[in-house]
Amino acid sequence: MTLLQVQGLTKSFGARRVLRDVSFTIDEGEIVGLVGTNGAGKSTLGDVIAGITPADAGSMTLQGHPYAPLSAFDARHLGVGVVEQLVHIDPALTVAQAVLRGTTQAGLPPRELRRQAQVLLAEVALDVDPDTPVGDLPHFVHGLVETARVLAEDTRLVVLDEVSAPLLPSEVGRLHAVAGRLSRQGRGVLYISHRLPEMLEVVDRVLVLRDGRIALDAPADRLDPVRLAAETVGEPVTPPEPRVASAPEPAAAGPTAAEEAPVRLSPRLVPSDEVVLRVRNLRVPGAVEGVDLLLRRGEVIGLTGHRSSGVREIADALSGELPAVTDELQLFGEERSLGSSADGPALELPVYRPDEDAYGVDPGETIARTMTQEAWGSLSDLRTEIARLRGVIRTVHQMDVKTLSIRTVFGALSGGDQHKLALARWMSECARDVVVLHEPTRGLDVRARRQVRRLLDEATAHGTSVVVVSVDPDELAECCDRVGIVAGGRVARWIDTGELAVDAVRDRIVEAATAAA
Ligand SMILES: Nc1ncnc2c1ncn2[C@@H]1O[C@H](COP(=O)(O)OP(=O)(O)OP(=O)(O)O)[C@@H](O)[C@H]1O
Repeated sequence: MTLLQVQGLTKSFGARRVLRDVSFTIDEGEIVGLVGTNGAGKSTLGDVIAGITPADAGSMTLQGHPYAPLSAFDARHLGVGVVEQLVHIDPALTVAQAVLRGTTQAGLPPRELRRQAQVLLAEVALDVDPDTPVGDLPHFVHGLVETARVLAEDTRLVVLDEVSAPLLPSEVGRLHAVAGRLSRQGRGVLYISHRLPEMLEVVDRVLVLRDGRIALDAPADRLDPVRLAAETVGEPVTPPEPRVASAPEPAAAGPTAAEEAPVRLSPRLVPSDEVVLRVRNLRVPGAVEGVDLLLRRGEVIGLTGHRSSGVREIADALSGELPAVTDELQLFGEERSLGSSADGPALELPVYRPDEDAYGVDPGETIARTMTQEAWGSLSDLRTEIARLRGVIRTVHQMDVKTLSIRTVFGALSGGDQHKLALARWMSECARDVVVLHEPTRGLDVRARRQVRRLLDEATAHGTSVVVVSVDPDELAECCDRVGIVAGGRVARWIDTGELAVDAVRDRIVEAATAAA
């Protein structure tokens, strides 16, 4: 039986037409995937269904009754809940208060509140103390707390907007178990994701949103990730090439990534032999028990592992955010310290995180200003300004950002488009030695992932060496030359991405990570 019927939805933001005559249905007990490029309008569609954004035209029914929510609160009351992509929960709330906020149970005595929250947290397989302040939780957990909150209400339809993006494969498996349970209870799920192989494992049907319209509405068992990626971008997609370890150019300094000419990558060049970072016996009390790392010039190494494996702590020690000790630490052959010893200047590698405080940019500032922020004060003549703005337009174009103008405010871009530009800006600004990137392709569509790969290939061709920390096996397989599987505070195994196809590397990573856990 039809749960939700959507008919002729249309939505524009100013001159930008985002949804054009969108129609589809979701049946009771059905899990429907929604995919599309960054900026295609997936969140906008989810927000219209969840009462957050009003449509310009069109209508909906829920269980056969007219459904026109006036607000998110109204939608929840009528049985539709959403876990938003960029969820923000008041950090001062406890987890129990966060899970039951806005529900009829919110006013329960603390002990009962805790008990009920615990049941819901168990449903989403989240093992946290309900008394923990939300501010103490890692960001990836917020989506699961929100999912537990949606379950607290008698929700008929749940919109999950990229909840899986920051999760490990095993955690995604648990999220899928929740979706399966909702389906067996006769509830509907609209599942938005860019992680196509995993999404196809759980959904019954897939909707592709392209150019504001439903371009495909097909059963999941008739699709595979490559075909679905092609449907998403509207053109054939070849599987990603294994990364070519391109020999870096001798000169370290170069123009900014946004301004330089494209780098032609020769096939399978030998990586540079020059070791830029040498770490021996890295220890972080209670987390890392002896890790050796060797990073060559122009090389990209990946690190992955379960939450308690020590992988985050390795990265945080390298960036100077966590106190740590080593037996040997050299950057370009010079002794460095990790802050607590006097063996040389601190290492403090620059680090990029996709979820960090809205990328440290003012969301009300224009794209042009955001991308040229550092240079703004130093502009001295019109010619320089023109060159800079051309650079911004080129980056926006190359990164396929969906906007009509570089005068659009940054905060009005889709989540993925904000991430792409923030990463491009960060890569062009930071020193070109050794950098740490957390999940550089999180929340990006297939084309944007290639663009980030190109950004990495360009940077490494100019001599940058990169440590990628990630939960996503596809991202590691696409971006890295070698991947370290971390378990029990050590690197249990290195996987060379070498001559293998990307999906074979992905399978190896998943297999090794599962075995090591
Ligand atoms: N409040 C707003 N004001 C102006 N434009 C907006 C607003 N919200 C969304 N948009 C625009 O609508 C378009 C669709 O955005 P939306 O967030 O729905 O995309 P998406 O498919 O969810 O993308 P992503 O995969 O990157 O999350 C984008 O071009 C975005 O810039």
